[in-house]
Amino acid sequence: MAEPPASLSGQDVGSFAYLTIKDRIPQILTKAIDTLHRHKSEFFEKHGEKGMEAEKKAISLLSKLRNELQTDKPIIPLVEKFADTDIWNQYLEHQQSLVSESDGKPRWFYSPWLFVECYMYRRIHEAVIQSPPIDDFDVFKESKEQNFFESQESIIALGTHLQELLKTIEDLDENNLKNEFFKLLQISLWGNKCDLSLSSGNTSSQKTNIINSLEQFKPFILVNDMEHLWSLLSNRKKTRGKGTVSRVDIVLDNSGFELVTDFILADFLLSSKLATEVHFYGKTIPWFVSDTTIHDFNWLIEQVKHSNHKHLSKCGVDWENYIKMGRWVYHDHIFWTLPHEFCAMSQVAPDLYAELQKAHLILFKGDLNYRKLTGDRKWEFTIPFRQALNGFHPAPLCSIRTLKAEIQVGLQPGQGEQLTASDPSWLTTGKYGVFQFDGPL
Ligand SMILES: O=P(O)(O)OC[C@H]1O[C@](O)(CO)[C@@H](O)[C@@H]1O
Ligand SMILES: [Mn+2]
Repeated sequence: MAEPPASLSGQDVGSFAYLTIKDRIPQILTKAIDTLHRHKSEFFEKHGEKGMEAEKKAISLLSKLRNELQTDKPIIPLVEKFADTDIWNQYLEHQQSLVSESDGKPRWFYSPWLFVECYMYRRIHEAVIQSPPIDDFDVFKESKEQNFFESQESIIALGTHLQELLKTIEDLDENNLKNEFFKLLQISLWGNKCDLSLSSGNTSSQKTNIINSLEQFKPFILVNDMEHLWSLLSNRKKTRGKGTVSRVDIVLDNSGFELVTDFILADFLLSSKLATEVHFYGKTIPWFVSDTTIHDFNWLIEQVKHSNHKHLSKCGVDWENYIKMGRWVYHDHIFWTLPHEFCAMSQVAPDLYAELQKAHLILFKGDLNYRKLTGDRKWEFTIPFRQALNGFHPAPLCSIRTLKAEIQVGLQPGQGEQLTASDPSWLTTGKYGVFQFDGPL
């Protein structure tokens, strides 16, 4: 097979990758520094002088990182010993080996965008863990929580919709059930608009009732494989024997509003018996500002459970029960916060690959997962999704993603060119979305 194309990179002046490294990432670092500053008195109350010293140290490490980036310094190895440090440093050496002698070392604007962007978040984490006793501080926690609170109205509308639906779910005919499934899939798709990394950590919440807008948003779904998902799950429901498992895995993206939409979908999957188990995968460290950690996952369920709104609190009670009964399972793995493309997973994290192979369907939420599925490369728009996956097929899978990076595969001939002509920024604003499936039909 021909070599895959080159990686997206900040070398391409004016590209979205370039602008992200030049503008968006330094803004995110500045915000992280500001957040630490604002928590100074909290650190003092909790840890006394030691807390103040730690805050200073973390800030100076982050300022140094921002300077390295803005002056395009070489990318340096991680120093603090952590579960993934060796793998990261090996990957760095690998990147080093790809740079020819005359070009010197991997650098921010020169190396693959996926690598340097992941590295930046890993270095933020390093700055924090090098600063005990505040080494468990999540610099993005505040903005994730704010996103949840600012989306309250929309969240209540979703909780109410779900609870109303559950009342009659047993009586729905096939067609109605399918329609509801499609609605909740689209809600989960548009929920992905609300990440905080694209907006440089600024608020990006959902303020209107998304259910009423689904028809209006439909023309913006560029690849729509929802029918495949329905066939796969409904056929399995009809043919599976009593007591057999139907497992859907969701590789999560953002906390806050998007996570609520994923929970609503996951609840529907169980309640409709389209699945008997849902497994979730989150991040082990704070990542791309808004990504879900176990802390965010539990925090959100607690918040929903204690809501004053009766439909919403019922959702929270049910979700907690699913976890207790093992029908919802949360998994951690360091692979999700490594810089590797997913086609390397079977080599780098064979245990995770084996876990994913147990699923009957895997849903990959969000843009970063799409970049990792396709290797973040300069593919032509018409290249088949399967080819871009480059051998990554643990189980039937579907990317549910709004477009926030200059990469899209599997389009019809001329479709990409037409979009470029009518809406030049179509790849990066989150206005368009895909349900892109790979697997036997
Ligand atoms: O939360 P999502 O959908 O993965 O999006 C995060 C996105 O942030 C960006 O990195 C911008 O900084 C996107 O290009 C990236 O993929
Ligand atoms: Mn994200």
